[in-house]
Amino acid sequence: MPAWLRRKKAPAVPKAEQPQELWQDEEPSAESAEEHAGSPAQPVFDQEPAEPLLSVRGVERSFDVGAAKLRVLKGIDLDLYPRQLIMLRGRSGSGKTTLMNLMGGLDTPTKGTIHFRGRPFHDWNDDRRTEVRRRDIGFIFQAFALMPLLSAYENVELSLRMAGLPRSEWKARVTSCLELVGLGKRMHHRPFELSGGEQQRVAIAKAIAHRPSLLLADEPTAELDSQMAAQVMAVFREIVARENVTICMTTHDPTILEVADHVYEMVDGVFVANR
Ligand SMILES: Nc1ncnc2c1ncn2[C@@H]1O[C@H](COP(=O)(O)OP(=O)(O)OP(=O)(O)O)[C@@H](O)[C@H]1O
Repeated sequence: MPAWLRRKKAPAVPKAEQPQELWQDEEPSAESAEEHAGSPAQPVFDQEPAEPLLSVRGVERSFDVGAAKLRVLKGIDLDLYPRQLIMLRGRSGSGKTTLMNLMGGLDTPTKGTIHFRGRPFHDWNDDRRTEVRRRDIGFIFQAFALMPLLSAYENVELSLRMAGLPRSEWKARVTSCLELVGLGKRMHHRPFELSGGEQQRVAIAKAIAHRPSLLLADEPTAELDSQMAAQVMAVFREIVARENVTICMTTHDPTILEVADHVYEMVDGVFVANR
């Protein structure tokens, strides 16, 4: 684990400590950093506010499999606060994705409550949850989910279009997001012209473009080699520091756990430890 990648208070990855090769051909620009640091749209919390961003209480989720009931989550409690990087760790089948789907409002629990910024996701219908999701939650998946015929720029722009942001804001926001993930010079490349790590960074830019307060990432480094995974984790720390986002991600990779503010270990649908 390189020293520059270890967990720190914001800014978690100080520029001076980042090795030059972090971005193979470029670094996020100084202007971009200043723009992010000074923007009134990105308030900075000096202390953890009392109210969690997301609160999960006594959550259970079962699925009907033929005549049987499969109990996947068996009583989960979890609070996510603003500006945290949280990891869920556990073996395949332990229930991580099932929990992420519930946190992102893609599914509802069989039992228990989920409040996202005070809104009762467990009670709301899909339309209401979708509306909140569209505005305030971003998703990143293992496979990068980019449109293959669109450039990096157009892929990020598409997410702003879908989020309903005014057209006049698109160019500045797309550019600053791609610079933030170190792809300012590759904006007009299409996915097949980018490496796996670069494609994942486009997916990150796309997921944060509409300024969500929660970013959910399911195994975002699973398809990447260790150097690319480290780049993605550095981008995550940078985003938490600059964009006022909480990131919750699942992983199998023990080498990246030190980057997290908290790690929750899941075994068979319950948390067995956290640090
Ligand atoms: N819709 C569903 N219907 C039936 N079973 C399901 C459904 N969704 C998940 N499961 C089951 O729930 C269990 C947990 O799945 P989940 O995808 O949450 O695990 P995971 O920890 O994310 O695993 P992985 O690391 O492999 O992605 C698995 O046994 C899975 O087959």
